Amino acid sequence: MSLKAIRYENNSLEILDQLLLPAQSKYIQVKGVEDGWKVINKMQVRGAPAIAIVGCLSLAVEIHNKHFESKKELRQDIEGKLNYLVSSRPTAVNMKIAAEELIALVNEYSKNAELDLDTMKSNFIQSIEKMLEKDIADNRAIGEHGASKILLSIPGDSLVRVITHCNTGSLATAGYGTALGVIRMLHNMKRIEHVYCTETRPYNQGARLTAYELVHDKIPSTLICDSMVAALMKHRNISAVIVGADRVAANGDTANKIGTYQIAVIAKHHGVPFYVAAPQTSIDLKIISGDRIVIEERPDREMTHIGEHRIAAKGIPCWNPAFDVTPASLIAGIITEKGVFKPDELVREFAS
Ligand SMILES: CSC[C@@H](O)[C@@H](O)C(=O)COP(=O)(O)O
Repeated sequence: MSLKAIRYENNSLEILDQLLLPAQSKYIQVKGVEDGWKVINKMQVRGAPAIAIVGCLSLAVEIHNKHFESKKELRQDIEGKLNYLVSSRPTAVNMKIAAEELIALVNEYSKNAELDLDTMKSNFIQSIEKMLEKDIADNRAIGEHGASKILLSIPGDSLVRVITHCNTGSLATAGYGTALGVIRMLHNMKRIEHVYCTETRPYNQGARLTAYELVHDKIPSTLICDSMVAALMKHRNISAVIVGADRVAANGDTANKIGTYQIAVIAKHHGVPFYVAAPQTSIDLKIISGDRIVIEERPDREMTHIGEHRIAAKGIPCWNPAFDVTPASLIAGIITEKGVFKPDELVREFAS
């Protein structure tokens, strides 16, 4: 089974179909923006950083194979396609931030009289390709900062026990992972005693994907149901909770996988520090608080069925928000590639 969510080589893009994991490892070819939009919307690829990278690479593949008459036509095509990709899933901000940056870049290129059409196209494609390498480097930096921060509050060289939720690993990013990157780093430093990963209903990213990554890396770990977090914190001495983020508002309120908020409330009750690990590309300073974050609601079927098998009574209506917002007051620190910050330090640190 592969841990590589995104394969990109010679202008060809394939993604690992995460709907089939862990039973099957099957790659699907993404031939352009329409395919990119569909694989993101259907959650065949998921996780905020991976969504942005696959969306942008689907555009790179499409424009590589397409003929444009003028720089203006290329610029207009790119802008329209990027805006379309942003609509594929609303909560994670990474695709929106990438689209804004790339639109600014292509506007700059189109005004630059020294750049001809072909150079503009190849420079643009190269800037998308760099996202893959940058994401892995950022994740490693997140891992280092997060591990150091968590170890600061651990006496001597004792080991840590952490809880994580959803999947934030190699499958949700270009590689290594954010919250799971911190866990990987702690494991490399031989400082992990145990990781508890939640099942993450209704879509089971924890049971299917995080559990797979933990077993693959031989990290001592146990799967728990989402409803077991309070009991676990009462009975085991948990050192920290580490989760990822889909969007962090300017005040530090954080949207992440549904169930994150209740874990933060439980952590507060038990005095366990609750950390969010996220790259700068998940921080949305344009949104002042979490109340403004649009929460995606997904089809009832994700709750009523597992695969083809119905597990809920026929006829019962469902409410299926894919994310919730954890208030900044419950967050001990936001672990980024630039360091670990308190929620109220984000604007000072990241406003350009
Ligand atoms: C590094 S991934 C961070 C988040 O995107 C992750 O925690 C999460 O909530 C993923 O949700 P998903 O619905 O699977 O895309």
